[in-house]
Amino acid sequence: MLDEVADWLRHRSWAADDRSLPELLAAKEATGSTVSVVLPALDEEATVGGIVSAIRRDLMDAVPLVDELVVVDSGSSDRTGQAAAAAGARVVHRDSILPELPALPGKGEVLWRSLLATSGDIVCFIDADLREFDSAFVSGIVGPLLTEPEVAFVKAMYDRPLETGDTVIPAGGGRVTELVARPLLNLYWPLLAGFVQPLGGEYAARRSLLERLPFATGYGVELGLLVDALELAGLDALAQVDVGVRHHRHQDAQALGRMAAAIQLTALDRLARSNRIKAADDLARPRLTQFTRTAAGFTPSTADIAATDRPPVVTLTANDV
Ligand SMILES: O=c1ccn([C@@H]2O[C@H](COP(=O)(O)OP(=O)(O)O[C@H]3O[C@H](CO)[C@@H](O)[C@H](O)[C@H]3O)[C@@H](O)[C@H]2O)c(=O)[nH]1
Ligand SMILES: O=C(O)[C@H](O)COP(=O)(O)O
Repeated sequence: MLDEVADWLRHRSWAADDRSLPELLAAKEATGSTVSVVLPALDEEATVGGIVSAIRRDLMDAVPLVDELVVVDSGSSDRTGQAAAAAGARVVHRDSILPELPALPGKGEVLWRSLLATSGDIVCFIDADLREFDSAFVSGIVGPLLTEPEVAFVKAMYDRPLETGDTVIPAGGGRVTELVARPLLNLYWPLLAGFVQPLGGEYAARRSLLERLPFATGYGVELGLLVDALELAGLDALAQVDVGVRHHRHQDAQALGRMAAAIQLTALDRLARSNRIKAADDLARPRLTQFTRTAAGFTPSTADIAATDRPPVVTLTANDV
């Protein structure tokens, strides 16, 4: 791990309960900030209502932390819109935002459009497929944006069990994160190696930053936003907050393959644009930092990654053997 990353982990990683709700409300009032929460949703009738109800109950009705709660329907064919509205969200269909520009499929498209349908100074994205949802996901990641003026982009971090039927593998979730996104980030954007959940769909940012970033239309959106925010705002403007455990609907391996391909395309696009694709030999000491939950929080461990080639055997000379 780079020294800058170790330093960043000390100064820009927090837990949700590091800031109390009264502290957040006082900071919100002092700064005059407004907060929008956006849930992108494609066929999430089973879960969207529970998430909306929890946010409305805990952060809108009980205290005025959230000013606006919007579900952006990504073209659902189930009753997502009705469930979200019944639970108290404003529901906006993606096609009704900027109607003159036909919508592209994908999650990033609805996040991008959501900026045109909301007005908060702080925008907080929450996936609509979460189960056992706790509103501390929202207050936790909005917190640093209210209390730390230098912070502009905050990701949630959490344990990710892999749950299928009655089988639970405690740290088995986040398969695309561990197999694709984390290696790519470590190799090409080592300053981002401290993010425990770089692909997580729960993050909050200042509108002033989000409106200056491109949004990949599909599942590349999280990786793209992270690397572009690093470039535009610098590492010290990025942060992460531990919000506990995240339970969600898991996709099958083929769907995750398509997601992984989209994420790799977004990464390659950023690398090609900045002329930064490198041969393995030209990478400065390739390393991979991974995280394990311990009593002290998420503990990093770093391994060297070897990618040295031996030459084809036919090229060996008598002197070599
Ligand atoms: O075309 C789409 C696809 C998804 N979604 C919504 O986006 C959220 C996350 O989608 P999901 O399919 O559950 O993603 P995951 O398999 O959980 O993928 C993880 O990794 C993705 C790539 O970084 C992120 O976009 C996700 O937020 C993150 O949870 C859910 O509310 C979906 O309903 C849309 O609104 N439109
Ligand atoms: O974020 C990820 O890595 C993908 O969404 C896959 O998550 P899962 O392995 O928890 O389903």
